[in-house]
Amino acid sequence: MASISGICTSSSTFKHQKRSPPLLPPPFTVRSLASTPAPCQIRSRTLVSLHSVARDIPADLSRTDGGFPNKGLEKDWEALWHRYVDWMYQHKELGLFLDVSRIGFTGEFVEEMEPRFEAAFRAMKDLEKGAIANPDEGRMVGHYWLRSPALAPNLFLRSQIEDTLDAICEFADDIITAKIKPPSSPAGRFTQILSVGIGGSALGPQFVAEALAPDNPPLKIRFIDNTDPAGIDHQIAQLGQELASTLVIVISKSGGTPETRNGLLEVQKAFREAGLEFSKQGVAITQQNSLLDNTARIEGWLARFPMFDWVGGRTSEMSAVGLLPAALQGIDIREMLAGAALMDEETRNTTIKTNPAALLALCWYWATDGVGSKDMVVIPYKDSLLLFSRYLQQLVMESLGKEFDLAGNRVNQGIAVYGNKGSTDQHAYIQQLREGVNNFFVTFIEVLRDRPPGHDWELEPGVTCGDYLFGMLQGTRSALYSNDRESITVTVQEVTPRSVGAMVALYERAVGIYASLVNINAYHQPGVEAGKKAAGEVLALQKRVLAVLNEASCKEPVEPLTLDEIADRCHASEHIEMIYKIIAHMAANDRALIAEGSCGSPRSVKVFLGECNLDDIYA
Ligand SMILES: O=P(O)(O)OC[C@H]1O[C@](O)(CO)[C@@H](O)[C@@H]1O
Repeated sequence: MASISGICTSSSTFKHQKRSPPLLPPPFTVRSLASTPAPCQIRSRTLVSLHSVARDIPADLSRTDGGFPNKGLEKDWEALWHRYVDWMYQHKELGLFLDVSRIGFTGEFVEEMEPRFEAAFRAMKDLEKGAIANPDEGRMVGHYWLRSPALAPNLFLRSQIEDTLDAICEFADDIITAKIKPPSSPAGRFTQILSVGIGGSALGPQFVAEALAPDNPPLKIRFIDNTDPAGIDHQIAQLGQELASTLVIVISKSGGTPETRNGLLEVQKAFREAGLEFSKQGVAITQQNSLLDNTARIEGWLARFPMFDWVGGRTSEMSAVGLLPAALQGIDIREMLAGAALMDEETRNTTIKTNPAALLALCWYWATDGVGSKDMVVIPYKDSLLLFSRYLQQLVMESLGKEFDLAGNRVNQGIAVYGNKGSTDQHAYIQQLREGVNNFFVTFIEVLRDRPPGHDWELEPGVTCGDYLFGMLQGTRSALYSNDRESITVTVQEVTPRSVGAMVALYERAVGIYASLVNINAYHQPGVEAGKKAAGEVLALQKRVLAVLNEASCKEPVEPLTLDEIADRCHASEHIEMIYKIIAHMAANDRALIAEGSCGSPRSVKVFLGECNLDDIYA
């Protein structure tokens, strides 16, 4: 078999060599690590030396009819089989497997990464002991304590966690058994949940609802996770008369996120219009003494649950944020916690090969050169796991997407995440993955159990519907590999509260470890503030525009203003484009604003208000 070897002196040469279509099933490559993550590493490419392991190769793997193994090259498929067996990770109790054989890291690479992993394991240990792992915000990072309260650094925190869990279970039971009822529901019990929250205050609950809610849950859940008025109206309209039996859970760690506040105000208006008392149906999950907490307390809402300072939004699925909605849908939250705790236990281990989170971090580092040079495409082959990729998108990208490292160097780190589900995506973008730009690695999520026992049937001799799904996954994995596209496969027996809890914990830890490998703070999100601040400035400018227009419109006769005049009177000439957009948006929404001229030629536009308010001028 031919081997390709040689030293590349620049990353571009390397990329060219590495990504050109191989004549053979692609050999694994050796990379030399620079001391810091850098795109211009010097790397050599040689065949990996594989450990010799089991010899009993199943008959089906020795076939040469397409996919991998292929091209009749026994040595390659044999080597790959050894690699598969050698690197396979299995958690027996959780029924979870991790296959990293289709990521091409080498023994040498793993060895070179060892010191970084040692540092990462130390950092994780310190974090779990209560170190200030989020230095910018001076916060502890304690989501691991949520499923193992005994590990919390003090008794106060431990009892906070345990008491909250008990309170969640008790409240959920009381709601489900109608011990707590809505005041004026014909059903005599709560039947619906309307969850209002965004980002980490929505994505976990959405993922878990889709993954685990039974077909007929005690309460059905829907979400308002945006400040889109039409989206909000749609959710409320869908509830219709059932608004009277809807439990509204408002979730916001900070208690001041504008989208969530708007959602709350919109829902409260719908309650008023329906003659319903919101406070009897409202629940808040937020930090103590936040704006939301104070509102809920003063207005006497039905219940309040704490969100802890030391739990970040994107790692809050095992806090009240995720647990309360899950429990209300009849999902066994203690099982979710047990799954996460088992995974935590396993991922505390400091041997890369037997620590699945470390293995993931290793693969991410290899695949992305430790600088995010490739995207992570997450494809669960199971409809109920559809939202896993969306959930991971925030967990990974908000955690790893950072401008500076912990030493203050500009690094612009991150790994882009996207994906929906298989085999659906095969009929969408997998064409590009197989043959187009090689700028990604795939994570397949495989679920062994197709459907509950006793329901399966063969839709053609010897083949079930689930066999097709299995075949599609395996086929895509092979087809990608044979064209030099790397992939990881995470396999679980079934989608259960336990396996979902374990997967959440697995990725939380992998993100934490990877962040240490590349030396960034995974637990803050300073970049989000820029967009929030800019949005606030747009709304402030809108108020100034309205004040200027009001003044001109109160004149006799009314004085229509050009955009230049408005910008000038707002002392915001540099924001004239934004002023134009503000006016176009208000005009499209019947806001008592009259714009003459054509919106297509902004210079011709003259604007005044249909009504003027003298009080505003003299206020
Ligand atoms: O729970 P909160 O405070 O409303 O925040 C919602 C989301 O907004 C962010 O802070 C980003 O703006 C996320 O980190 C968080 O999950």
